[in-house]
Amino acid sequence: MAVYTDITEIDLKHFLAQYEVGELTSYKGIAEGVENSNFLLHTTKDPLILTLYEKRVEKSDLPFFLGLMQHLSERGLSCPLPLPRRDGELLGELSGRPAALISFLEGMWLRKPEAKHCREVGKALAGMHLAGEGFEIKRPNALSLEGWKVLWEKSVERADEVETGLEAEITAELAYLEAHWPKNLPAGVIHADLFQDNVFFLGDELSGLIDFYFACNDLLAYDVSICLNAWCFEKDGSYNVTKGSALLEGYCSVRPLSDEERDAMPVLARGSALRFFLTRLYDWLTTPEGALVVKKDPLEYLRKLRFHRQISSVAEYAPAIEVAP
Ligand SMILES: Nc1ncnc2c1ncn2[C@@H]1O[C@H](COP(=O)(O)OP(=O)(O)O)[C@@H](O)[C@H]1O
Ligand SMILES: N[C@@H](CCOP(=O)(O)O)C(=O)O
Repeated sequence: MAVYTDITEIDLKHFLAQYEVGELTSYKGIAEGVENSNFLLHTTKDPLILTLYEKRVEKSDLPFFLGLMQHLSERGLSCPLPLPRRDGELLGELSGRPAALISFLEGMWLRKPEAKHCREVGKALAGMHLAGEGFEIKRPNALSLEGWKVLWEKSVERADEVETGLEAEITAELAYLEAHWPKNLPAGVIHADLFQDNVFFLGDELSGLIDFYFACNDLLAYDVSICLNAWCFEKDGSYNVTKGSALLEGYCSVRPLSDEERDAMPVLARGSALRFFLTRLYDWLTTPEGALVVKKDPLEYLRKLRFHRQISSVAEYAPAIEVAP
């Protein structure tokens, strides 16, 4: 359960008094997520999400995240909206943490997505990339090559505790990615964490995207590679080519990938697998026993990374997708 900071009813009522949200009737911590503390609030008006921003979220980045949700929503993307206080501010403070109230998005995340859902995710991701155009605030990706090196430096000494030989393997991988990372692909605002728990469905219909707290400016195709990693592998670690094809076709039906973006997909997928391996490894090694959060398995992403190393063309992710001759 991701509740790092607890709140008292008195403090919460005091906080809510700054908003036009009705009277609090109940609240509870949300037993999902790993980054921030989230609470579901019921009031005499609409249900709400209260988020207290924690460890990886820099306060100076919050105008980007909250402004982005407004920008995307204004452009027709279904996503939660931050609620303004009576004084117009989107951000307040509760229990010593920066805190915001966010509108409640209806829907559920899918525990067992099928290819048809992957297609919808591809379309929604492309829709988000187009809707992100024109967003004025910039936020470089703190979890790209330089950020990976920093995370690795913090974990490297204990890496072989997790698996023998990991130190040499990941050090070599970072060097490879640094030498081969694409530089001139189309860039824009990316979600950067569009995992299953961040996409809501009502039945088979995608109802919206949540959790924009890793969003940043980076290569659009890198975001696609994150979704390939997050949506197109089975629990046994095998890649599902039907899901991969559906995801890429869905994406391309809204925003076609250029030949250069398609060619870069294997290296981008290696990078995104490494990114999630590194944050999970760091959390695995540093989260105290007994913390109210379910730690995620870094080795899942090590296996994905090894899979992508064997891939030489986007056609291996999606055979039917056209590749430049
Ligand atoms: N706007 C929202 N509407 C409905 N549920 C939400 C909303 N935001 C968060 N949640 C719920 O809280 C959980 C954790 O939110 P998330 O933003 O993924 O947390 P974290 O940033 O800590 O990973 C989600 O899986 C979902 O159940
Ligand atoms: N998706 C990341 C962890 C971030 O979790 P989220 O709850 O913010 O989506 C991972 O799986 O490692």
